[in-house]
Amino acid sequence: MLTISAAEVDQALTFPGLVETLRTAFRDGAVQPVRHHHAVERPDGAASTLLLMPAWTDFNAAGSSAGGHIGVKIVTVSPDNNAIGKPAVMGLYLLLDGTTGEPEALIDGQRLTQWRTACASALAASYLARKDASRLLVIGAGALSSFLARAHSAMRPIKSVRIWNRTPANAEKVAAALRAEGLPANVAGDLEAELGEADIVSSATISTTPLIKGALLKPGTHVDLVGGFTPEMRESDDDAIVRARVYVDTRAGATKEAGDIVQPLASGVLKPEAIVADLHELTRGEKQGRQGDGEITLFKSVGAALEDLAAGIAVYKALK
Ligand SMILES: NC(=O)C1=CN([C@@H]2O[C@H](COP(=O)(O)OP(=O)(O)OC[C@H]3O[C@@H](n4cnc5c(N)ncnc54)[C@H](OP(=O)(O)O)[C@@H]3O)[C@@H](O)[C@H]2O)C=CC1
Repeated sequence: MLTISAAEVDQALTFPGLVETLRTAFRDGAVQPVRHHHAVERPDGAASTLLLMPAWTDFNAAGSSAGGHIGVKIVTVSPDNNAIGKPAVMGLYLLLDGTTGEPEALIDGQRLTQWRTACASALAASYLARKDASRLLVIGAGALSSFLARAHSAMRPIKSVRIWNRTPANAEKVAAALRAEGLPANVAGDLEAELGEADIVSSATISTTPLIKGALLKPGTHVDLVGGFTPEMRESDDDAIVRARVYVDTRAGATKEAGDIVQPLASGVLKPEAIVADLHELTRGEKQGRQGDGEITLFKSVGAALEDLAAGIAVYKALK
């Protein structure tokens, strides 16, 4: 069995390559039971969330039981980690042979998650962001932020990456690291002003109160909501939902787990039929993406086990 580190995941993947891998994965599908979602309560701090995310090759759809894989991701999200300088998300990915169950690889799940999450956002943006989108606003300066900047920059002609964060010093660190790679990244000071100028707003925070005020968005903006993963969490307000055509990664996940979707559905601000499409429908050409340059689009992801499976297989094949 291979043990694959974060650095090796970085060697194995490219942003355009993984976007195309995910496009194929969502089009073809996989078996992915609803993920286990457990709260690990403790008396002296915020509860951690333990997620168990299995997926495996759909042999019935593939028509043969050769060549498949089974994968399971174990992830924790511990909000208090930020205060001690650690990322909130930790994880491991185990890839098994699809027929025999033989272990194939144990992969750094944190890094695999960063790659596949950013590339799922970029995949959505390939249908939903304007082709000429050049100004990217990243909200949050955690582990995902630089991956989102790189992934969106791989799919659209980004000329300016603005990074806004609750703690500006952390935004400066991310911007400096991106500049060192040649990306045109700078810290954003005034979030409200930035929202009115961005072509793509990509948000990955642990916020429970909306940071994105929809009234401030300009026509043509694409909003990419990555952070919220419980019904209580929210990164955008109702105005954003009302003004946008709304898309999700998977209908089952987003309508159950994402406060940005669950709360407006509960209040009636968003009707279930107003969720235009998920990534399966977009990649299969069953539903349309952006319809015009003036439209505001909004994509909400909570993550799908088939993304981990597809990314894990891509890493394993590149390195074995
Ligand atoms: N959709 C998906 O598929 C996935 C979603 N996620 C989610 O994305 C989010 C970000 O992940 P990651 O980058 O790894 O996390 P990190 O812990 O590395 O970073 C968290 C970021 O959120 C900011 N933040 C925390 N609390 C607040 C708040 N109350 N208001 C505003 N900003 C806040 C932090 O700011 P500061 O620097 O000031 O502390 C920091 O920028 C998490 O919620 C995670 O669960 C993760 C993986 C996959």
